Amino acid sequence: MITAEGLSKRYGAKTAVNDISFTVRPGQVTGFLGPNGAGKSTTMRMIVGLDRPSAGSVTVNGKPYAEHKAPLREVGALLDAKAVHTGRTAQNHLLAMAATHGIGAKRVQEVIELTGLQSVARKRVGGFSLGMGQRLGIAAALLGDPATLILDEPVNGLDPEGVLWVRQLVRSLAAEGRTVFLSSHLMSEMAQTADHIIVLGRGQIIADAPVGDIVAGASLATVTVRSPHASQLAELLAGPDIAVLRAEHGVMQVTGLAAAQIGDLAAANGLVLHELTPQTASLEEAYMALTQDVVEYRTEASR
Ligand SMILES: Nc1ncnc2c1ncn2[C@@H]1O[C@H](COP(=O)(O)OP(=O)(O)OP(=O)(O)O)[C@@H](O)[C@H]1O
Repeated sequence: MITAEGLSKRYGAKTAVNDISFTVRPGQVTGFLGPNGAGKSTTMRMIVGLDRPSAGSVTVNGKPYAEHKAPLREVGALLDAKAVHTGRTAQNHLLAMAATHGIGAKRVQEVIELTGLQSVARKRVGGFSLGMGQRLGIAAALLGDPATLILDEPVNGLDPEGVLWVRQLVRSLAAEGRTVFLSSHLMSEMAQTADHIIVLGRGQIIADAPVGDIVAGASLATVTVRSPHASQLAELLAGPDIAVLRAEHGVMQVTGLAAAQIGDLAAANGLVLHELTPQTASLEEAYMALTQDVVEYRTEASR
């Protein structure tokens, strides 16, 4: 369990994280989303004591990270996959980390196998691809068999097989009752991986809810209606707060009424419907709607 209360981080005049409070619960995967520069990495760094909060606090299982006697056994973190001594082999890197916590060589072998690094374990990390580096970072995070995992962009640089592997791994870790906190830019991936999502924008929390609620909440609530009596139906549907957009012949996009209400009205007036489809937003669309006002760096084309 990760608990942040009134957590803030300022760098000079820049407020990277602005008074956020949230809880990451065990037994589920919590996704951490937000545009570039939103403050995700800064928040994760504060959780593991790499950055000191300017205000507020964050604890892991009730204590600040630094106060845990054997932090690797409590929290496994993948924060910067490139932050590895490049002259060492993968195996020696893991052995060195393990030694700091009295973790044996057997566990090192286990995490090498778990992350599919067997064939490269004796190679120098400097020559690793981005994907192999990510696997090594995940192996390091798992070393202490921790109850809490914090992974910053773990699928970055992985091929489709690697992405699927991370998804299955984090889901199984959560199913074992662990707390899994995962940041990603890939909304479609998050939709398939996370149970709960926290969205950050300009250092503040703009959503903190189950995936389904986020999608439902940001849904356009539009219903596609196809009818040979479109004109008559459009007149019947008209009202305050109801928008009827006529598309191609006989097709309308209706906002402000549920599909059932439209169906009932059509039936009561003897009007035939050929289609009645509620349109729900994808997580990608929900995310874009949520963050459209808080994007820090926007390309000219998307302005
Ligand atoms: N050491 C630092 N000194 C000054 N500003 C910083 C520092 N670290 C982060 N920032 C700023 O704080 C803000 C939040 O950065 P952070 O890296 O936490 O965002 P992020 O959500 O992880 O972004 P990304 O998805 O691009 O990694 C940014 O505006 C960034 O420029």
